[in-house]
Amino acid sequence: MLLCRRQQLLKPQLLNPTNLFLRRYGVPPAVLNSDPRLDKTVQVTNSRGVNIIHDPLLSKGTAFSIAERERLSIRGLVPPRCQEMDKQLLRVKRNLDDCRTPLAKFVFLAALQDRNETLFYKLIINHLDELAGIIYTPTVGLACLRSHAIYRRSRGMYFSTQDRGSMSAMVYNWPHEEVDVIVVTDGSRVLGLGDLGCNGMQIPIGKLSLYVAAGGIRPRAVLPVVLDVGTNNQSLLNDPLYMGMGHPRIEGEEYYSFVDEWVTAVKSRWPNALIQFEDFKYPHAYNLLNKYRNSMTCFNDDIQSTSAITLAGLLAGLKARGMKQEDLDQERIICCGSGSAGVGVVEGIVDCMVAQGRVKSREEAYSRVWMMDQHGLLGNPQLSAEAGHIAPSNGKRAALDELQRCYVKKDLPDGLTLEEVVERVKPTAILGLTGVRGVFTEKAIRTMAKYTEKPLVFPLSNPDTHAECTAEEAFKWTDGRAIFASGSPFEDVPLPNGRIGRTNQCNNSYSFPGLGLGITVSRANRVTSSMFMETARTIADMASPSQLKEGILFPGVANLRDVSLAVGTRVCEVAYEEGVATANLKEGEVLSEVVKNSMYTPEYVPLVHYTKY
Ligand SMILES: O=C([O-])CC(=O)C(=O)O
Ligand SMILES: [Mg+2]
Repeated sequence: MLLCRRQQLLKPQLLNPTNLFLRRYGVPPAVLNSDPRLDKTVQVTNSRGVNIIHDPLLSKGTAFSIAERERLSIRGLVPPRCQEMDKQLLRVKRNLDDCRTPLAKFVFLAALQDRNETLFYKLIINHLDELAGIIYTPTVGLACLRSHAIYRRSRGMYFSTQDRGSMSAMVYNWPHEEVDVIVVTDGSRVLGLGDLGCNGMQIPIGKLSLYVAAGGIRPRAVLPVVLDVGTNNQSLLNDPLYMGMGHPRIEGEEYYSFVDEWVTAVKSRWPNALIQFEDFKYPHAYNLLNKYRNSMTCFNDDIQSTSAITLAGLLAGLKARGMKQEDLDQERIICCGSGSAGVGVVEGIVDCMVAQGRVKSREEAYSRVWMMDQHGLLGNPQLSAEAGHIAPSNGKRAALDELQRCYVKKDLPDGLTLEEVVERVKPTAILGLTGVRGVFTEKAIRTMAKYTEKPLVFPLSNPDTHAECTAEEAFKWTDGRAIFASGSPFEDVPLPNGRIGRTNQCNNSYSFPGLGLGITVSRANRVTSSMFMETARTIADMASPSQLKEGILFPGVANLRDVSLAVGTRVCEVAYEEGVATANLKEGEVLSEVVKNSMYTPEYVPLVHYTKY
């Protein structure tokens, strides 16, 4: 009890109105009335002097007022003139614009985040459209590839194979008492770039920056984590600058017990934190999700929230073609890629078809989806043999698991090429989750466009260099008729007829920040499948009829905060409807207002130095 009191006292955080202990020490009522979730009214810290200037969560750079400089003992430690944030923004934006490459911009922004998070988030939010592509895909992919070369300063936490047995103690090295969202990766499938070992850390950092900028989670309440279980990437292992463990990945029981030790450790310190599993390779991604989803607040971004945004794209795509969301069962969908994202996406589509009630069974929904991997269609090996082919399942392909087997087509030969499948199936939509540029071939897309007036062409792999085709190709091969959505951003394409081929970014950045917001505000103790379906429906309803007519499916990255607020509110509602919310709503509170008011906005608030003497 005593320890607990001391921790509360020393915490540099807002004062909680229910904290009677602090009340006893005479903190002014204005402070006590502030919402403990928000750093809006005043921020209390036990730091002083340079410790404040060097703490990115407290620092205001040149914006400390004279009174603050006096009371925090920083007079003389910063240039004399007190500058408002708008001047600082001008300076950092100019410096940013002077950076010549996207990677240089990435490094500049990371350094700003390490100096002054408030200013960093203000800049990001003011220029979301331009900067999401730097701190997130595609540039974050490049940053992962080069992470060991561009390394400046550590952010987040690393748990490696040499930490086994110590993790439950290590979690206390993290300096913040409250953690709302943890994004964790083992770097085994970083975007479409494969195994990048502990270089994958840039992904949780980038995802959490969007959690804050778009989802309004507090910067001090996010924790990026890498589980360094080794890497099978030989060039990293050979590189003397690589900073991770220098051994191959541990596998099997050893791997799962490692993850289990970490999960137990973080849950022991932060029992309510949402854990987002990110960029884990198949089948680990599924196995971990299935192991933990029913006992704690967690989800897998690549499986579940990529699925939600892809479903949103399909539902909006129906409306863009004059149909209704309920017509999903009318689609014929080819999915290239049967890894964590591929299987997650098609499962979400099947869930939705079943929920809409227009198919009689789950099996009937499976029949609307044709699944491919690098060896071709998941089909019937017997028919391949009859046609004189050797089926991939006969040696080339690893055994399919239970989920993948649901998609096997009994009436088509195993291993058909994409062109062959397109010719036979006449798909209305093609989804790419392979991580391989060029998988959507000219012939396949041209054939598709022969049979479908407005084909949905979704090369969803990241970063852009790994998208299955480019926007230009998609529009060229479909005579400008494609409805195009990609995982990473592509520029709109001017068409020969003078029209503009609209591109959409169909990325889980539309879904996870809002999901996290809704889960955090409701303090949901589980993440349910309806939350993802409702996320999809909410986003699919956001584009206006005139946008849809032009082929615009989503509101645009500049509006990510509005999207997150809408998704967060809906997810919150679902949490209460399904009885998984644990936060108490006060009588008469309007959920959308509660969610909106709980969103962090980057503003400087007066800093107060306070310790018990
Ligand atoms: O990070 C992104 O852009 C989307 C994503 O989760 C992935 O591709 O793994
Ligand atoms: Mg991912």
